[in-house]
Amino acid sequence: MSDTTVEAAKRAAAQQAVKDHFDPNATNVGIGSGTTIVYVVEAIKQASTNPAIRFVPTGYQSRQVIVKAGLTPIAFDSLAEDTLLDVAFDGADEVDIDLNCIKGGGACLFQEKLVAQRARKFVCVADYRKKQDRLLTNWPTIPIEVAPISVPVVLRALKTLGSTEPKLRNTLLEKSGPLKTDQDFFIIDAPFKTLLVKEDVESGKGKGDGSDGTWEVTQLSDAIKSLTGVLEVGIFSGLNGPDAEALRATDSRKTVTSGQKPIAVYFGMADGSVELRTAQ
Ligand SMILES: O=C(CO)[C@H](O)[C@H](O)COP(=O)(O)O
Repeated sequence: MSDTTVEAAKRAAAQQAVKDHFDPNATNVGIGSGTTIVYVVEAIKQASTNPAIRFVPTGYQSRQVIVKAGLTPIAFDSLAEDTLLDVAFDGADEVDIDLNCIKGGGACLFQEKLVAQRARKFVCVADYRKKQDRLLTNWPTIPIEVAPISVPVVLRALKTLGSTEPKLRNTLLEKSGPLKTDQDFFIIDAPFKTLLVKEDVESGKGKGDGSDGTWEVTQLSDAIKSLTGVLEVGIFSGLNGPDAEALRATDSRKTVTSGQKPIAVYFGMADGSVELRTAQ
């Protein structure tokens, strides 16, 4: 497919997502990172009627997109403690049938997770290449943000978890060394076998806890997150937003933890249509 097909797909998905989920009177909106989000900002700019609207970026690139569009950025940590974002939009590197996502292709996963969890609703926008049944089908690796000093121990631990060749991500100009995130941390890209969804574990396709070489999405995310030196994992899984709030309210055993899954993902397709996946 040509570049123009992919760009047209991103724009179509962004326009539909904004039409469905952006309230023109919104006050605080989260803006993710990457190339697709540019089309979301373009559509929001056309739709917004609130001159006081503020946009919370997920990193340097995201902030530049907001500023270039003539909109007003506000730092995540200047939001009042009890203020939620009306909505947050972001791209994704891959999305599975349960709406679990891989993110971090642009190395912004930590702030993207903060913003996704702070939103009343988190909506993803992507082109058809990202739409898969299982994670690690087309996208090859899990991005992981780590403290620079911890790189050797995290690489070793990832191999123990079953990642064959985890690698430190370099800048495009290899001789400039490792890529630094907005937190001045490094990114490790870790390949694993294609991940299972919960239903696969229930139907016996694999244990999903790594013991038989298979990993279920959230179990792998938790295992990586528990490694010393890891700031954040580029797996967005688990209930988020009002669904999670409603469940937590009735969950006396407190087993419903806070996740980061989007409530909806809009895929721009190669034929110009837009496909929607929503939380079941
Ligand atoms: O997670 C991200 C950055 O960390 C991006 O949202 C993801 O890489 C998708 O980017 P694009 O819209 O350019 O395909």
